[in-house]
Amino acid sequence: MSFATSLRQEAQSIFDSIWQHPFVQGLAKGELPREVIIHYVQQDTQYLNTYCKVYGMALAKAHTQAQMRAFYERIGLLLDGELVPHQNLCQVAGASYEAVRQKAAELAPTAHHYARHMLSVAQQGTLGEIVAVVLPCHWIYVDIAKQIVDESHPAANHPFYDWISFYASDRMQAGLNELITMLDELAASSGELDSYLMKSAFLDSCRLEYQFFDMAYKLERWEPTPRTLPDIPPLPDADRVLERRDRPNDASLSDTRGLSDTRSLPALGGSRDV
Ligand SMILES: Cc1ncc(CO)c(N)n1
Repeated sequence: MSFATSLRQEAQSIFDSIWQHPFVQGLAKGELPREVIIHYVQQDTQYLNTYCKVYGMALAKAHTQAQMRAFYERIGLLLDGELVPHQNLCQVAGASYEAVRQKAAELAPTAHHYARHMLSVAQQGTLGEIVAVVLPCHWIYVDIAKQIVDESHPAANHPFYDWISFYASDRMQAGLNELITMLDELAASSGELDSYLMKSAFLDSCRLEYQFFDMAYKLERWEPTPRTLPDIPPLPDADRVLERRDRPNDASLSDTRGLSDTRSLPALGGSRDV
């Protein structure tokens, strides 16, 4: 059995729990409360920035040009911040993506933990550990999207159709296969301790992926003293990214509904057929 397959087997119960988590079931059914979506996107935007930097650190430790190219391509995708899924989520929540990403939000405890976990492995670990720490992120989302497709064959009117199509796409599957192959190659030339550290990094990321969905669903924030951040000016590049895609009209750009901390908003999506 390949190293990646053995890690995947060891993580099976975590993958199962993620699939059963109400956030993921909400994605599958097309029903998620809007404040949950917005909390998720605010946290995930920052998560993806860190994730992108971790690939940059992997690039610095690459052994071959093929590895450098793989990391470089992933960084390219990430610099658009996985725009399509985030825009899809915001559109369902009735909020503008630009407003959500520009609203300063403190990293919630779990997102903070996950970011520090990846950064410390990236700084202190081997290339194999870095590939192991980023792999669950990719693997879990592709798995969720494919499972939704297999179980319910969502039609184009599914509220999260773009999210599902993005992660179930051949491009994401190809990126996943590339990472898995890389991990197996690196494991083949690793000693017992190195393999153990790779496994630890992988399993901790899997657990944190579960916690990340849970953080969004429970609107997790620091207690007892969440910090209120000053509004920061827009990222200079955010506009350019949006201009390259379908830019929302001005009315929706000024729509910041859902950015307040209200827990009583209704769920979205209702009982639309999948
Ligand atoms: C927390 C998290 N894990 C994985 C992905 C998929 O890239 C994401 N966008 N966010």
